[in-house]
Amino acid sequence: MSIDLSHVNATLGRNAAGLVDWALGLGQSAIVTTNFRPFEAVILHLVTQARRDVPVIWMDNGYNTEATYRFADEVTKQLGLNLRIYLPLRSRAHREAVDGPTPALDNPRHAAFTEEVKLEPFARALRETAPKVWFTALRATDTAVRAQMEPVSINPDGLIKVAPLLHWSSKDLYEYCEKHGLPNNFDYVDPTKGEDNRECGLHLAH
Ligand SMILES: Nc1ncnc2c1ncn2[C@@H]1O[C@H](COP(=O)(O)OS(=O)(=O)O)[C@@H](OP(=O)(O)O)[C@H]1O
Repeated sequence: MSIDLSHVNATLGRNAAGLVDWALGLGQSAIVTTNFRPFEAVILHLVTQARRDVPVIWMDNGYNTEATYRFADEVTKQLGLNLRIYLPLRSRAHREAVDGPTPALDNPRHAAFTEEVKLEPFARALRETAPKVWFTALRATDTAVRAQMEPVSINPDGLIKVAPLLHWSSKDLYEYCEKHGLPNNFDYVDPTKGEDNRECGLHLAH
């Protein structure tokens, strides 16, 4: 399959619904990942409005806030998501009993922790779902790396990464939620990130 990336990005890069339709129209297996951070209902709504049964991949690291778990259940029910939950191979209780509490960023255990709760479950999800198209809600304002991204890119393995919301502002996302009656969640923490605006590997590795 040959894709003219510059043409797609130039013509559809700022048309989120058009980009989703284009990507699904490729007729390839697709997934959408979510961590149920703020405004995630937008990407989930956009993709599932276009195709209801797209697998939604969530690596539940076991450290989410109660609000995030409730939000995940609420959005899943409201949108009828085909949710696939990937858990780390050890429970949080097991890990904490043996290794101690969540390691800070400067702790030598931090890399192994991130691998265990996020990267290995995602690698497993990729093996099991074997997608050709990967939708995310990455935004240019997230990090310096993402500010340089294009909405559609192809990684070295041929996986087509589609970020329809790359150029959306928080106001755009808020208005979309209001328009479509979507819930939101601002009580979100990621135990692999000590601070905002940090990459922790998932998108750099894939
Ligand atoms: N736990 C979990 N489960 C499923 N999917 C996840 C997870 N963590 C990250 N992601 C996906 O990666 C997108 C960016 O999140 P992060 O900034 O945390 O990732 S990373 O820094 O690249 O590792 C993130 O962005 P959104 O698409 O906005 O949800 C997801 O697509």
